[in-house]
Amino acid sequence: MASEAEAKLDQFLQWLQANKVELRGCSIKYSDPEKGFGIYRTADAPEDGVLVVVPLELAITPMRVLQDPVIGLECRKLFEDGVVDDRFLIILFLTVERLLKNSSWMPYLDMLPESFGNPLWFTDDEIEELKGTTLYRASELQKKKLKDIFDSKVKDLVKKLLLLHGNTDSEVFFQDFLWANAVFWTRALNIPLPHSYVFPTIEESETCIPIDTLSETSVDNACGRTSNSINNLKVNEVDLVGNRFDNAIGPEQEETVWVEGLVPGIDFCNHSLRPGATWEVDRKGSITGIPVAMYLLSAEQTPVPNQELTISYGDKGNEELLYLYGFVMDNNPDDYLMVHYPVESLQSAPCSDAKSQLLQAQNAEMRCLLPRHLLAHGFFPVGSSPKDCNNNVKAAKVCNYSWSGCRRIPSYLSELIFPEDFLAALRTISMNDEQIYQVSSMLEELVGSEEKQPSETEVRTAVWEACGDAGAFQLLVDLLQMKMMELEEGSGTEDSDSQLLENAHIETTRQSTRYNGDLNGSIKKKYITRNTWSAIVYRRGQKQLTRLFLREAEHALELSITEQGG
Ligand SMILES: C[S@@+](CC[C@H](N)C(=O)[O-])C[C@H]1O[C@@H](n2cnc3c(N)ncnc32)[C@H](O)[C@@H]1O
Repeated sequence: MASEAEAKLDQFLQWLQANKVELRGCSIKYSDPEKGFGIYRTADAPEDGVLVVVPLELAITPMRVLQDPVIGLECRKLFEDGVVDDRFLIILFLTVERLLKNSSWMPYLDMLPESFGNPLWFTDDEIEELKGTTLYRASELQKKKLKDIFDSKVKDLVKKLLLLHGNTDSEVFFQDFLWANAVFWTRALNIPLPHSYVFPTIEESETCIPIDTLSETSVDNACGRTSNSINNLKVNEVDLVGNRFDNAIGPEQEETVWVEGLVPGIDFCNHSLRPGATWEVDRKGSITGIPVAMYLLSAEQTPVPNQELTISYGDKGNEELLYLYGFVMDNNPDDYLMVHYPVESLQSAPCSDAKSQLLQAQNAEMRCLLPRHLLAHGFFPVGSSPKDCNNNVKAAKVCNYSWSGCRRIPSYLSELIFPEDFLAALRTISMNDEQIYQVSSMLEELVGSEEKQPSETEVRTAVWEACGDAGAFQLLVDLLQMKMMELEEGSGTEDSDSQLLENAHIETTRQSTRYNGDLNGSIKKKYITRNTWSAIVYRRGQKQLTRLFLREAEHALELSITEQGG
């Protein structure tokens, strides 16, 4: 690590200490050019396994921004007028603090990456590597959306907030906003906080969080000065981001409010599939000695000194990892494929109104996620599945076939791995006029003159009895073939991707792709950027999953045609 980076790390460690963060038996170190910094165990790790403790008053949360002594009041107005939401508050705060020359957060901000590996940061050449994938279009749209928000709103807001700091000469660029946006999405945790901490009563607010006298390098702590105003904070009292950095906490007496925020120190933990640590919140200080603190807890049975301490960011496929965090895992067991039937095609199809009603009555899904682990249960089992959720899907399916009993239960049911909610949609979409008529007759017969509506299961069963599975499987095969065509049109075959990865050498610096040939001109290694490598790993995974799920769908189609008699 260069001496400038070492000096920044040193400053940061001092800043953490000044802000009462305790590194107990671990340290923050540079890992490698891919991962950046990480947290490593030292030889003196304590026996209770508590390795990092961060008082949550240091966290950058929406409450913290609203309490900021300089920009808090203005931010509260924006928040109450609906101009910004809670995530936006944090992103604005980061943008502003980074542009200030004398921010008390600088030792922390200086440690954060300057560029990121998510597609919003790809060069034009690197973006082309994603052609044909879901991420290609999603990234394009996202970048455009962020640029529009920046031009129409953020630029002026940041200038206004900088003015409150007395800063009149800083230019604000789109890149500053993009940076803050990436910092938020790569580092924010969903923090479970006690209700009274987020919504303090006036009396509580004066005592709940002590206002520490921090040293020069520490951040301002404004809690208490403006505390009654955060009763207006409209944070969602639910898990805001689903299972990002998921961690269970034990049942507590006081209600929990989940708030997204950055926790300096803990946010240097990298992700792995076999994490050696988890994070939790100690409300009362009974575990760490520090009330309302987040701590990192070792999960290793036999800890090894100098080992990196990793956590799990959740069971995420490469699509999500690349989009949110800017990295991928080769052979990611949590990879998935997204398949959807385009709504526009339904709208232009015959009997679209009747079909739309039937779709609604069945709660059918027009899209589905096909996780890799489903393949372990199919006609051509691949890999193994630690998640035995497929049995539940099958149990639900069997019940569906018990209404009128005109159609035989298919023999392939136990190997069918596609989600029933999606198949219900495809069956409905594939029906012809006559089959729709049959369905409505069956349902009329069922409900008779009663006023009651047929249940979801009854409608699904009627649809299945009218048309069977073949039409749905044919649609599924078509969708998967189309997906494969788009992927291959964008970047060639799965085999060519494997070849590229085999011959690839990752540039550690940002340089354009180049070849390293021997004297005869034959290529030994192709130098590619890390972003290009990530894009190829991701798209190859998508091609592989498409191929494997297509094989399953084609086989199901064949069997259904045989059993339905054509
Ligand atoms: C919460 S931060 C972790 C600290 C980060 N390494 C740093 O230097 O600031 C998350 C970021 O770390 C990197 N990262 C985490 N786990 C990784 C992994 N397994 N492989 C590659 N990069 C990883 C990614 O850039 C991700 O966006």
